[in-house]
Amino acid sequence: MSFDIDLSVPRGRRTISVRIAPAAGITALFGPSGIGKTTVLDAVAGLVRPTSGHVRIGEATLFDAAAGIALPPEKRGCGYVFQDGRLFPHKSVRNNLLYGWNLVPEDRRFINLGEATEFLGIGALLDRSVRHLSGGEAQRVAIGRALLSGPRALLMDEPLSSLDADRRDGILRVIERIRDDLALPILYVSHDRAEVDRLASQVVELS
Ligand SMILES: Nc1ncnc2c1ncn2[C@@H]1O[C@H](COP(=O)(O)OP(=O)(O)OP(=O)(O)O)[C@@H](O)[C@H]1O
Repeated sequence: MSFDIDLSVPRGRRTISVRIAPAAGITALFGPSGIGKTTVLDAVAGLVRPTSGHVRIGEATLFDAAAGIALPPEKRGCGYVFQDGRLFPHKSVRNNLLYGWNLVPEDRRFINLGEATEFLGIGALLDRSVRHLSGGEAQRVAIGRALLSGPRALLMDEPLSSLDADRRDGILRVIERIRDDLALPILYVSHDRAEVDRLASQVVELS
């Protein structure tokens, strides 16, 4: 499964356009601040509406302007991982992880709570409040919450940018395992060339 994207989104006075051809593994969206990388992720997730084009993941059409298709965000199956985690602050780690799991139909789930916590090394954190997690722990929980929602694909918006060098490497290894062991397509936003070169099989440069 992979992304097949061709879209244009108006933003202020500009129009952000991108074409992403299907490719296995991780596709990186690369470019300077303000160029429109997050806007593209938001359009794939269904949070902003393109004026033209299409968004497909494998056989599934999430958006097709010509055919009048625009699935709502909750039907798109996109696990979104933000720069700053954006965990639910009033819920425990366990309840953050189970949020999407409880909402998604059973046949879409491919990993359970025990498998996800082992995969991410966060089993000891389950009963903690997310308010007291380190940046690296919070990002692992955010990735776990996304995986447990049974996504078709992950959208990752600079998931390493708020972490120090040691923590970055740990999360990079997690992302590599999602790519290699779970074979989930990932659209990965970064403005760090070394990160992109390490992770991505396709780099799409926005300009
Ligand atoms: N809600 C909005 N309405 C109008 N313009 C917006 C909105 N959100 C962002 N923009 C503008 O759209 C452009 C693209 O923003 P976007 O956040 O997608 O860029 P980015 O490449 O992800 O930047 P960064 O690397 O700094 O996160 C910017 O010029 C921004 O100011």
